[in-house]
Amino acid sequence: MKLQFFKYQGTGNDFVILDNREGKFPKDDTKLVAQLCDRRFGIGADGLILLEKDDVTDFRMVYYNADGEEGSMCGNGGRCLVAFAHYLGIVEKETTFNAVDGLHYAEVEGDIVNLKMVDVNEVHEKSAYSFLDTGSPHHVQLVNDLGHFDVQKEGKKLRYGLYGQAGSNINFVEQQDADTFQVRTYERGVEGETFSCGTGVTAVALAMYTGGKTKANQVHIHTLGGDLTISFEQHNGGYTNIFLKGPAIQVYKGEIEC
Ligand SMILES: N[C@@H](CCC[C@H](N)C(=O)O)C(=O)O
Repeated sequence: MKLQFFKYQGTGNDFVILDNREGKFPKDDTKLVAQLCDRRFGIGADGLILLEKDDVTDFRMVYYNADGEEGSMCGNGGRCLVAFAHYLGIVEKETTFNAVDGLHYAEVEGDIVNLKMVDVNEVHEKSAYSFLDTGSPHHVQLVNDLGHFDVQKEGKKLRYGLYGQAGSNINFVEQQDADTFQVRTYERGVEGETFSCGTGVTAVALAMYTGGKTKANQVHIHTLGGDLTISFEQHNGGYTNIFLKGPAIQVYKGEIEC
């Protein structure tokens, strides 16, 4: 079988994207998805995304982690899929699409995609960390000297040790100034550090606001792969109108025999 694919990246979180509006992709083939995402034996990516037809909205997003299993929401992947839908001419400046966690509105301006995330009703605060779900589960923990921190070792330990087989994504954070944070993320399903995680940096912004580390409702995050901005409104302990904004870029397109 020959597959036409597109490669996108959003702040270095990279994805194989396929136009599956005809429904021909073998969606249950976990091995195939993992092989396409493999950096040595395939195209190489943190995840694979299908763009599919949807009855109600402009399109449907189906997201797989690099291990080949269907994942929960991917914020950077969602932004990249909006850029792809724009490239295909399915959407112009605004869109609403369906994803595993519900409907998402987004705006496109050049290479920048501003994606509305699901509302967040609770942030669980523990003494050493916070836990919240921004479409995907996220552990958020402040550390010193993030540049030299062993994200792979400590992330893996927490992902399995604290959250069991279901696991969580693990974000390590260092504050830079009143409204700016640096973040490095260990991603469940990739089982390693990625250059950026959209639902992760969203979780960090909300956790830092909840914990009083910032008073800003527009938070800037530096990741290994670039910068993202999160804006939100707080109402009675919950968060609404949460937007994740940053670049979403087509890297190349190609064809693969599989
Ligand atoms: N990279 C993603 C998060 C993807 C979901 C995750 N790995 C999971 O299934 O837990 C993002 O940008 O949000």
